[in-house]
Order: sequence, then C-alpha cells, then structure tokens
Amino acid sequence: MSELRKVPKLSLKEYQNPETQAEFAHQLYSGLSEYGFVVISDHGIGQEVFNQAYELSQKLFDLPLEAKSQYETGSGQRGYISFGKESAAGNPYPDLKEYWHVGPELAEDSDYKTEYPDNVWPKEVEQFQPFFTKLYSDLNSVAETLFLALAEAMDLDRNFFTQMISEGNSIQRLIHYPALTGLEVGNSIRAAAHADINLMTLLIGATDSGLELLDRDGNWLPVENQEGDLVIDTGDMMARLTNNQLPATIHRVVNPKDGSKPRYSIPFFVHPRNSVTLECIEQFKSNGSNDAPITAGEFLDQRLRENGF
Ligand SMILES: O=C(O)CCC(=O)C(=O)O
Ligand SMILES: [Fe+2]
Repeated sequence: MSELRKVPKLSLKEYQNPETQAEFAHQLYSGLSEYGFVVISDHGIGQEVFNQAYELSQKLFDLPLEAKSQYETGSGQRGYISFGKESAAGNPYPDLKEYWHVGPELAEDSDYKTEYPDNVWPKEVEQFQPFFTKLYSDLNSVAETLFLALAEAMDLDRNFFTQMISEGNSIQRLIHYPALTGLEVGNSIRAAAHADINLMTLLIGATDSGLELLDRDGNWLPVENQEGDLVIDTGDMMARLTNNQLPATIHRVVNPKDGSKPRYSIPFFVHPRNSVTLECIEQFKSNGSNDAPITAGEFLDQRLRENGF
C-alpha cells in the first residue's frame, strides 16, 4: 500500500529570511515537482481580506440572472460566465459553476491596453471594483515572490519568470458552485478533471472542501488547507517550459455528499504577456520530447477553444 501523501505546506516568511531563503526555494521547487501543488502560509494577505473577497463574491452571485447577464461578454475572458458554459477539454458535461473574470488594469500608455479586453465591473455591487483591483495586484505581488524563488531554485536569472509576467494576461476568477439540485445532468461535477492552462495558479482557500489532485500513482488526493492559506499549482505553460519537470497536475472539484451548501472559490491564474514565447528552458531539453515553441497568446486561444469558447 502506498504511504499516505499530503501536499507540502511552506511559510513564505522563510523566503524573507536570508538564512532560510535557499531552502524555501528548494522546497517550493521540489513540492511542485512532486505534487504539482503546494500550500503557502504567511504570504502577507490577511484573512480579513479573503473574508471580504467572499462577501463581495456572494453579493455578486446573489444578483438576479438578468443583472449578471448584462456583463456576459461572450469572450469568456472578462465579466460574467453563466452556469453550464464551461466544460473541461474532452468532457461532454459542463461544470456546475458560474463565474466572473477580472483581468489586469493597465496604464493608458501600455502596449497591451488595446490588445487585452477591458474589465467590466458590476455597478450593483459597491466596492467590487476597488477591492478586486487591489486584490489582483496583491496576489500578483505574491506570485512575483514565488517566481523569484523558483528562478533561484532552477539557477536561472532571478527575473526569468517575473519579466514574463510583467503586463501579463493574468486572470482573477470568482467562482460560485451553487447548492446541488439533484437534477444535475450525466456525470456533471462541480469542476471536472482538468489541468490549468497558465504558468501558476494561486487559489484563495475555498469556502468548502472538494478540491482533489490526481497524484503520480493515479490516486485522487484531497487538497487540504487552513483558513488564510494560498493553494499553489503549476499549469500547462510551466509544464512546457520545464519539459514536465514542473507538471500541470490534473485536479477537480467533486460534489459533496450533502449538496445543500454552495461553494465559493477564487483562483488567480498567472499568465505571461501574450507575446512571450513559451520555449523549453535549456536545462530541461531532452532529445525529441520538447514541445514546439508557441506564444502564450496563441496557446491560450487554443486552450480556450477546447474549453468551449
Ligand atoms: O474551485 C476550486 O477549488 C478549484 C477551481 C479550479 O481548479 C479552476 O477554476 O481551475
Ligand atoms: Fe484548475
């Protein structure tokens, strides 16, 4: 029988201390390489901020469908995406969720101002825009620190990853999985098994359990975190850069036994700028098994089409 495995938990404080910095970087790399997931505590964003994020998210999803539908842009990249729209690649049954996307707020003179779609904001929910603009920027700062550590662990230029995500196309996603009705079609689950598309995801600990990852032995392992933690995973773009040394681990959100409660979660998907070329890092290249270089923008478009957009 395989030993009981558990996603490793690391304190970001260790990275701020020069004595433990290198060890933190090493553990971050090995945790992601082994599980594709790590849990991070002491990242500097307070629990009260997460509580407010969930309060505002609940207010948004409590709005009548007609109000939310005004903000459904069709691209799937900003604003509201209604229940039943997204299905994981290759899965005929849609996920049991509705969600909302917030993208970057760029400077007026940024080259990407016209390339990325503008954010849309729900005027019905007071404080939504300033709050999520700030949270986006705070999560991006945590991501930058984690990327400095990863670059260090891989002996790369310190800014190897941070320069890729400067003016990046990262997305903050607010998700609402409603209470189950018992009339769900087929084998629909809250979020079907999938890998994330991007470099790295920072997930604010959800309001309920249900998240599971598929480990290297083919077992589903529950991802457990405490209040205030961030759950980190690496996506397909990172897998391409590292020739799967940092894999895009398959994960899902299962339906609970007692489906009477809704579940809310808030992942922050860290993306490079669209123009960045995703090419396997030299040290990970091996004969014949490297993916062809592709820009982050093209790769994202391909994957969104597979997900029904
Ligand atoms: O809701 C969760 O806990 C995970 C959501 C997720 O994996 C995703 O949206 O990609
Ligand atoms: Fe995911």
